[in-house]
Amino acid sequence: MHLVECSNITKIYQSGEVSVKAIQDVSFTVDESSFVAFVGPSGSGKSTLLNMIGCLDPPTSGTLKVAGQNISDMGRSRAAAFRGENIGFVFQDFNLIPVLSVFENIEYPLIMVQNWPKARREKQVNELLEAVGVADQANKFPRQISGGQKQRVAIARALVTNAPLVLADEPTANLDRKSAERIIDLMKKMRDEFGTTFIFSTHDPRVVKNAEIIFTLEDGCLISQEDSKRGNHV
Ligand SMILES: Nc1ncnc2c1ncn2[C@@H]1O[C@H](COP(=O)(O)OP(=O)(O)OP(=O)(O)O)[C@@H](O)[C@H]1O
Repeated sequence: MHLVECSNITKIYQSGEVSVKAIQDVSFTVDESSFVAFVGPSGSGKSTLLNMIGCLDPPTSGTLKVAGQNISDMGRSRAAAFRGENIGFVFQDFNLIPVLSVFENIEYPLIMVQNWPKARREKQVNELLEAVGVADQANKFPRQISGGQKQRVAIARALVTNAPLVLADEPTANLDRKSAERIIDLMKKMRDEFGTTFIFSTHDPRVVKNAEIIFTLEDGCLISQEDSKRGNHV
């Protein structure tokens, strides 16, 4: 089943007299449990596209469906609720909350978004701490752990609500090569274990080769799609 269906999406940013066509007539689908990279030069539209799939910003035109729901014209509050249920986010600068422990950072979406009871929350957080390999760091604060460990915590936080889709914008940009490879391996392992679809953007060729489907953007247009299972097409 398609988890993401993007049909003829265009995004135009308007500031005063100036308009920027950041995404131009882009169409693609992503199946459930996929491991997908968007690549392309700086300014090609990767973040814009991820923000639209993540219901953070609506397209100017076109239709975008995630998990069967048309998210192209959702209002802000419905979009926020939909995000909380269906989408996890991982960012290049980790975005952990400095005053919360590792455990509390992972637990946060379950309190803020889903209001799970305490015992259920603790079980879920402990499982994820184990799954991403930071159980021994649970009581530390973000400033006390390494970049690679921070990104593991961020991945656990993105997965904690059992969202079917995780969007990762340049998740390895602030990591050294070894940590970057480990983070990609971890995301793939999580995909295998939980069936989560991962869509990430990257500049990093070492990371790109690990993706199963690679979409290339240039000047806001989708110029190629390489699928290691089904061959290449444009
Ligand atoms: N909020 C905004 N207002 C106006 N223009 C924007 C806005 N956000 C992005 N753009 C423009 O849209 C285009 C696509 O930007 P986007 O950030 O999506 O590219 P990117 O591929 O993610 O780049 P990078 O790899 O550098 O992060 C660029 O020309 C950018 O300047």
